[in-house]
Amino acid sequence: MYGDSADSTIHQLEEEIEFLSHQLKEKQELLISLKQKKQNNALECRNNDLSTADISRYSRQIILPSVGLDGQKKLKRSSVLIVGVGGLGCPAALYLVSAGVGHIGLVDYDDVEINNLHRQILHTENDVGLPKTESAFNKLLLLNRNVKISKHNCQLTSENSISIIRQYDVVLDATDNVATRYLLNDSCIFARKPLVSGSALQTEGQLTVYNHLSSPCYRCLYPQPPPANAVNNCSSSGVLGPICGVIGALQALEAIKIILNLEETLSSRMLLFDGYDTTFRCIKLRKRKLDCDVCGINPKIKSLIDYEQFCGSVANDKNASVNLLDKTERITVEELNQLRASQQPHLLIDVRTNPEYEMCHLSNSLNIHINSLEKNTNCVLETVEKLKQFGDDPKIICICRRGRDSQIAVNMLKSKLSTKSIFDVEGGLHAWAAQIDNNFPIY
Ligand SMILES: Nc1ncnc2c1ncn2[C@@H]1O[C@H](COP(=O)(O)OP(=O)(O)OP(=O)(O)O)[C@@H](O)[C@H]1O
Ligand SMILES: [Zn+2]
Repeated sequence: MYGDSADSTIHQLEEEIEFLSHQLKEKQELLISLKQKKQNNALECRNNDLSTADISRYSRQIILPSVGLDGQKKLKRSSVLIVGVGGLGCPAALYLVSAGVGHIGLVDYDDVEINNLHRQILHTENDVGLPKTESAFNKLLLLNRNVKISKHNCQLTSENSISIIRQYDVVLDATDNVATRYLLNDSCIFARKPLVSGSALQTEGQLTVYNHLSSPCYRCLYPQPPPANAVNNCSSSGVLGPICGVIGALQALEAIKIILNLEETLSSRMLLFDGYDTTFRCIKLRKRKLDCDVCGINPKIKSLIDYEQFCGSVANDKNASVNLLDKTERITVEELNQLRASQQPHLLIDVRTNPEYEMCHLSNSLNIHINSLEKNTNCVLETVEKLKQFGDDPKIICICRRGRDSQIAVNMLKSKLSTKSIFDVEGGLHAWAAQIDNNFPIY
């Protein structure tokens, strides 16, 4: 008996000590960052007055009553971290740098690709292959060399986010995945920073400000992540460039208003932009949840977690390779090439969307989008039956852009059809373009 209660006291004490050491570590980090900030402020204070050149340059915004000379000084003293230098981050950075925000941080792990250029307006054809932070840094410096620009050419993760975020006053979420949204939400709560969160997809966009005044946090609104297969992004669903321009510019506006201490920010409100019929709507958000897991009174989450695991999806779409199938259920692009050259009957199903299929596809493939595959299993079955007159057991091969949805398609078909000759193509059409046909478009 005594042993049991001693064990539980020991366990409780160990837990408390772990919690307190964690708090101690956080407080030590906060202390260091405050000391650094104080030192920087002392340096900046001496350098804080606006120069004649500053006054000329920013005169059109200084004469606004809501900015004024004091407001412009505040902007000069402030810092904004832009996470994601893509469709939203590029326009946001342009406006913040041109407005004279003293220090801008850019975080991105990715390199510029040609398919980014229709919306990521800081990057040009010459930058393809360059890190996005590098490409953006070069352009922003041309625009305003009085602004300090810091490059963080890395993925924001649970390991580095607090230490990066602490160096800035306001954070912009200009990323494109759910795992990073939760990571940024929790990091900004722990580091006590306002978070201007934007998103743009197809012809629509959204914008709000979390963790500012009494706004709810992202988790208050979405305590649980959506199912991984219900999440879309620009690369799977597309986006019109100006939609990103509108939302990115508004993110910059919200950041400026937060710095200037203006009251009417989007804190506790969400702006919905429909670019299809060109309408803006603003909805009032629910209040902060007192039992929220991270910003509530008794939070369950007291330090950053593994967000990819929590969301069941990756935060880095360049490492999107997933293995849902056994090696024996997959074929390589070389094997597909040989199969196509042989006389062996087979059915090649392209499970991408129709606009993607129209953009580029392999000849003699059948386009059935992954979402409608289940209700089209009869059509697949009938085609296979017809092929049987040309040889036994025709193979069914599923292909997609990069080899993820094709694996899901194989699992789906296997659960519906009796044949086991169903395979997917490893690496999908990207691998085909890289290894078999260099003229096949990569997008
Ligand atoms: N955790 C993260 N850390 C750093 N950068 C991130 C993180 N998550 C997303 N990003 C960056 O955010 C940016 C979002 O840009 P955007 O939505 O325009 O899409 P993209 O990834 O560039 O393009 P596409 O989705 O079409 O391939 C990307 O540059 C991406 O690399
Ligand atoms: Zn919350």
